[in-house]
Amino acid sequence: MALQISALFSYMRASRCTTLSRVRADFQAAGVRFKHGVTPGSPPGPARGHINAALRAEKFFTTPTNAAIWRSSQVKASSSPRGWLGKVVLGAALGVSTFALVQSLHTGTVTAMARKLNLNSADGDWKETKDYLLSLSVTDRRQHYRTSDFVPLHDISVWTPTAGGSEKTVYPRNKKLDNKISLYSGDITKLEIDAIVNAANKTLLGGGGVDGAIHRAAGPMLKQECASLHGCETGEAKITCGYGLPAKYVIHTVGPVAQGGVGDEEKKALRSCYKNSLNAAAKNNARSVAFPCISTGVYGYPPEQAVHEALATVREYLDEHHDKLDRVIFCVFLPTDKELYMKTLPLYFPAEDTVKSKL
Ligand SMILES: NC(=O)c1ccc[n+]([C@H]2O[C@H](COP(=O)([O-])OP(=O)(O)OC[C@H]3O[C@@H](n4cnc5c(N)ncnc54)[C@H](O)[C@@H]3O)[C@@H](O)[C@H]2O)c1
Repeated sequence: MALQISALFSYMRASRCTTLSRVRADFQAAGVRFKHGVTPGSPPGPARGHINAALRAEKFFTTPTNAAIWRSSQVKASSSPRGWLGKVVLGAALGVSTFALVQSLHTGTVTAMARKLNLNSADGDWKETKDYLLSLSVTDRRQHYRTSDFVPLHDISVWTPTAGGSEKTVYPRNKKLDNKISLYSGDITKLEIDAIVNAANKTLLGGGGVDGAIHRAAGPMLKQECASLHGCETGEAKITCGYGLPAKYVIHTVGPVAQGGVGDEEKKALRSCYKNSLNAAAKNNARSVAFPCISTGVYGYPPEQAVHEALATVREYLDEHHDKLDRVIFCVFLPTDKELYMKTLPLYFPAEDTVKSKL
């Protein structure tokens, strides 16, 4: 606002207008209508008013007479030694004024969008909502969560293996992976992290179990975006916005159905779920990702077999891409799964080499 007035005063100097009312008359003759702030005596109005004023002011400077005045002021200014400095000052004023305009334009848009956003309703444009939500910082996004009891990443403890495990480890220790693994017991829809993985079905249109919980917590716009993805094959992964969830993204993957037993095909498909989900996270710069126990519910994959496919795939991915992820969280919902992961994690993410006895 102040900068726009400084630009106006430079116009007045250039055109030797002595009063603001003359400037206003000139601007109005060129079709510029100042709704707020610039006309004498009127109080500064909302950002929108300044935006209209500034956008119309831009039109003003394109009319021939005013452009001629503007050019002549530039010529006079640049001919004298002091003129060069005046030009720089004027350019800076206009430059910063443009910045102020863009800033107020952005603030106006964001404020308007925040006011109209309703994540409890299927009405509204999911694409516009997604772009808006993904543009926000974590703090700004909190006003749109559909839950109040969320778990920030810094409250999710890092899993540190205790040295001295008796069993032979499946992988050697890799200290680059220290502080990258968490075991969290609870509801994945509460995690305030970059991405949560959904154990979905091929329609991607929701269902029960963790899939149902995620859709309920995200709100109806999640289903609208999912519908635009036209399904997902077993082992594949597709990413959407988290909408009303504390998680920024949801990565939907479809696990293998293993009611009839687990063969190489089911093992391969389950590993693909974890690997493709991690790839989708890395591609979208989602640096903290949580997995439920994919396929071990309705799809019937035995948890004591699934845990090995899950941990092996995540270990191998992190060995190769440890720079792409800060945290991988295994989110267990059943006490039996918590015990299983506590027992199995040290095999894939071993502690410091156990100190051999000196005796
Ligand atoms: N479980 C059900 O009653 C039910 C019914 C219809 C569809 N589904 C879903 O089941 C199919 C996929 O089977 P699945 O075995 O991969 O998934 P799942 O049946 O959801 O089970 C996967 C794992 O997620 C766990 N889980 C459930 N809720 C949560 C939660 N809020 N936070 C963290 N973990 C949780 C669950 O204990 C299990 O270990 C899909 O059709 C999907 O829609 C589930």
